Amino acid sequence: MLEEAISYSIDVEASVKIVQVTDPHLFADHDAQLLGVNTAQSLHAVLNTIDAVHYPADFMLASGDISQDYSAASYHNFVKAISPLGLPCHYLPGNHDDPRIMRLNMQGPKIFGHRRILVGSWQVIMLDSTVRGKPGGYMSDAEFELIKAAAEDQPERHILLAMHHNPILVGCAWLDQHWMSNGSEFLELVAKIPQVKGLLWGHVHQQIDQEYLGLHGPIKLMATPSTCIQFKPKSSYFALDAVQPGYRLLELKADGNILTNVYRVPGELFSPDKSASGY
Ligand SMILES: Nc1ncnc2c1ncn2[C@@H]1O[C@@H]2COP(=O)(O)O[C@H]2[C@H]1O
Ligand SMILES: [Fe+2]
Repeated sequence: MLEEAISYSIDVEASVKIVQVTDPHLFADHDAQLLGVNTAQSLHAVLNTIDAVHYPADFMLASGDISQDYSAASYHNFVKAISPLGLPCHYLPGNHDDPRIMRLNMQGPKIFGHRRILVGSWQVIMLDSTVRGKPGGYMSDAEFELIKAAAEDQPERHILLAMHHNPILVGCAWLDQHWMSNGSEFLELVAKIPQVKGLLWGHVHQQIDQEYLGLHGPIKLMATPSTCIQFKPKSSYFALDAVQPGYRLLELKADGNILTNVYRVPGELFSPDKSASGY
């Protein structure tokens, strides 16, 4: 059965504007830190930066690891933190989220857990790449069936696939053991669906912008920095990066093109514990 979609009434000729935040790793306790970074404060700094640029976003995407402590209050803290932006927020689960606790507590008039978003000439599909109790991901057949059915249901719309885990290896050996373990097959399969124009994820706490040459043309592959700690790119062992927390803006054009950029909090306010060896 195809999941019910949420629809935005935006002209099909207009571009769709999205702000993505990911991996806030919030706690119930506002003073708690993850490896030397107060995650509530770093999320706040990211949201202030977003607010200051006045990007006319249609909605926000939150791509998982909202919580670090599985508490109901961590989700309430997220909902409260984003509410001043006034944007609808669509979320999906990461490996640090308990899907049930998340669903029960990500509540508010503008908070949505729909799997499909129909907007302009696009369809955004919110996927679940998590595996219960495991940091790594896997894309189940059911998720792939959802994509196929959604493409058949709305053949005229371009598709953006949003998920938590990375379907490609990023070159950090310690982190790549927790990738989407069937990522190569998944990418090959979705590349056969002509509507698919982009894949967007979190999890790797670093920026990636690449293209995959699918059967029907290039597909954008996008990973976005966390709103808290950053992992050092291309490091084989666990290492944090001193670059600041960030977010991504996307503009989905009516013709299927995607314009996008990653932005970071200005200054050097957040300095993680560089000697940390994991969490
Ligand atoms: N030193 C480490 N080696 C391997 N995995 C780790 C280490 N430290 C943390 N992790 C896990 O790797 C995950 C990668 O990003 P997450 O935010 O999902 O949360 C992290 C932890 O679950
Ligand atoms: Fe994370």
